[in-house]
Amino acid sequence: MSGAKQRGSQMAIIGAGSVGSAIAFACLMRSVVSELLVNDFNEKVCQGQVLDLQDAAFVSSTKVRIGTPKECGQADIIVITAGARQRPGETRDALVLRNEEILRSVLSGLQPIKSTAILMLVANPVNILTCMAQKFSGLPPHQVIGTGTYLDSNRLRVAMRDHLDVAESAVNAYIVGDHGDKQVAVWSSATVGGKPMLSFEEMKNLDLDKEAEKVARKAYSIIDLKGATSFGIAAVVSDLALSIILNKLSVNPLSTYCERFDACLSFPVSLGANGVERIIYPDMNDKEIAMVEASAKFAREACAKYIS
Ligand SMILES: NC(=O)C1=CN([C@@H]2O[C@H](COP(=O)(O)OP(=O)(O)OC[C@H]3O[C@@H](n4cnc5c(N)ncnc54)[C@H](O)[C@@H]3O)[C@@H](O)[C@H]2O)C=CC1
Ligand SMILES: CC(=O)C(=O)O
Repeated sequence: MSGAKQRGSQMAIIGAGSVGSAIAFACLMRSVVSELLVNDFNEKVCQGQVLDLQDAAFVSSTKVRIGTPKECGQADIIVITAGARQRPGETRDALVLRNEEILRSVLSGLQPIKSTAILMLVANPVNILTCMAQKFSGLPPHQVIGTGTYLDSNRLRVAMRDHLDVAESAVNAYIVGDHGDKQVAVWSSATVGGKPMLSFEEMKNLDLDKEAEKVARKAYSIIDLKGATSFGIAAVVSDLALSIILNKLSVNPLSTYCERFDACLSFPVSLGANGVERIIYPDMNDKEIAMVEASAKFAREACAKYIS
């Protein structure tokens, strides 16, 4: 046996605002890793969040402490929430200028990043920032993901749960493409209990575009009401972290480079200890494909602009 001190799994969260602290709390409650490192360039806020989280750690087997950027770069999972958030009415895309600068500075502080780490982008616009992190982190692209439309897909499932009187886990439906205003609900191949969703009687008179619009607008409604969204994304990240740590290969729509559309977009992927194992494109009709193509064009152009 080598003399090196063994350590368990570590997860680092960069950015300890509303989202970072909610993610830390969710991961703590689910004992996702053995140690959680939290970093924020606002040292006072970071210290406050960590002290508060430590008060909750007695129900968890995870320890939590402040991590320096260099320590965070050596974690097994590195989650980036550092960034500006939307003001009421502001789009996610409008954050790109502010957040690409923050991302560059975060990535440079983390170097050298552990070669087997999984880097998970949460800050918005998440597809564009994932594309940038794939270029600048030094990690192979399959180890750099964004939370993409996992949250939006859950929002759609919750809406359909209430409409069809089934558990949301029975609703096999995806939002794909953009985590933002250009997101696409793939109704054409959605199923519930193995039956095409659109063949349910309750779906016959439903205005699908309106339902999709409600899902796409949900973040705006929450931001109008309380200033930020945090619990949904926290549940999403804790779930993804478990899929990585336990090598579960769970399938969820995440931001990744999609060769079919030549852009970083959100599509169902299987995620395990090595990152993305495979991308699964759900069957889509012509309208859905055209909408994804529009998101791809935007993502391609935005990435090219900020990466050059
Ligand atoms: N992908 C998704 O589904 C979701 C994404 N978001 C995004 O997450 C981001 C964070 O949102 P909130 O937590 O509400 O914002 P927040 O303003 O509460 O927290 C952001 C934190 O990042 C920190 N920060 C900024 N630059 C930093 C740096 N260079 N190094 C370390 N820390 C730094 C700030 O000090 C602040 O504490 C936003 O871009 C927001 O749009 C929010 C919810 C869901
Ligand atoms: C803010 C954001 O991206 C969301 O809640 O979907």
